[in-house]
Amino acid sequence: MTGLLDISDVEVEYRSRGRGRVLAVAGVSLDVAAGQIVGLVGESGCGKSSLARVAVGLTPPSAGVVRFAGQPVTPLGWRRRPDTEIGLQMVFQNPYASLNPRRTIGAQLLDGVPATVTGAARRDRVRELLDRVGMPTTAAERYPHQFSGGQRQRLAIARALAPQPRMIIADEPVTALDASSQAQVVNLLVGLVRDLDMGMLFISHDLALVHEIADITAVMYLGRVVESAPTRELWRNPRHPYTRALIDAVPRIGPTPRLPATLAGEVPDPANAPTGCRFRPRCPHAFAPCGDQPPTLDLGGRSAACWLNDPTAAPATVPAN
Ligand SMILES: Nc1ncnc2c1ncn2[C@@H]1O[C@H](COP(=O)(O)OP(=O)(O)OP(=O)(O)O)[C@@H](O)[C@H]1O
Repeated sequence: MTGLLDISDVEVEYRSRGRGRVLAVAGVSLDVAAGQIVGLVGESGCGKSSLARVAVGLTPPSAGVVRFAGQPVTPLGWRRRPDTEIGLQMVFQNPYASLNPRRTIGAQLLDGVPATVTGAARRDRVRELLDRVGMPTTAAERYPHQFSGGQRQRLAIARALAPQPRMIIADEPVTALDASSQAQVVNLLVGLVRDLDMGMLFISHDLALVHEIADITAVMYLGRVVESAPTRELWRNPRHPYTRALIDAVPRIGPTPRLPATLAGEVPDPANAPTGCRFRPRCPHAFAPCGDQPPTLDLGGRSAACWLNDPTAAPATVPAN
């Protein structure tokens, strides 16, 4: 697979009056290849949106580098290029983040069509885009407020596809939708990404949904990726207690139904992050080394930042994950 997005040691720091220095993303590395869907999951406040904004070039990282197709992604660099030349597009939770309420859908889709497409072919491209997202051609004459939430998200996806991107970053694209629209929009997005052989970074707090669609799952906790693995592996054999807690929080139906277990406590404020392992205060297995140093463990092909996976550190009394 060809590498597309390469996020390397990225930090995002905010300075806020009440909270001081907030390290929302504390050194994250993540790759997405063409034809690959990477799911990024974690509870609210883990830093997913901050990372997405840096990845797409909306804000600069405080440290680290993001490369897209080998080129550094910088907000300035992006600004110098027309939107239609940018191969990395974003789909937001709120479709109004990419759709202007005052302009017709057709005009907005036309804006995204590359300048190399000229004359009548531009209008044809708009019709094609609407067709791709399952909307009628007549939608071009209408305004965003004339559509339902699910339809608006389809139109936002059409706008993202207009420049023929090689990759989509979707940040909680279905969280604001009702259950039936959620399934339709996810199926649409995944179908398009697969058909067009794009890469996608799909950000969600919903591990069950990510399990359905992602090739690779990366789990984020308090500014760090704590586990990353091929999705089936991660689901079958989680190696970090936070991943396990997220999986246990998913209700199971079928032959062995199970009630969801709630993960106690909340994500701490990144302005006051715990020392050592950031999950320690909520972890049922925390032991001596967890307070000293952040674990960074590569398990060969997958990674899980937990001292329990280090045979030289883990106490014999603690069950391995
Ligand atoms: N502009 C900002 N100034 C100060 N702190 C911020 C700012 N934006 C985000 N944060 C803080 O950074 C942390 C991560 O926020 P972020 O929105 O990236 O997380 P998230 O995982 O996407 O959560 P959610 O799904 O709720 O958006 C939070 O503690 C948040 O309060």
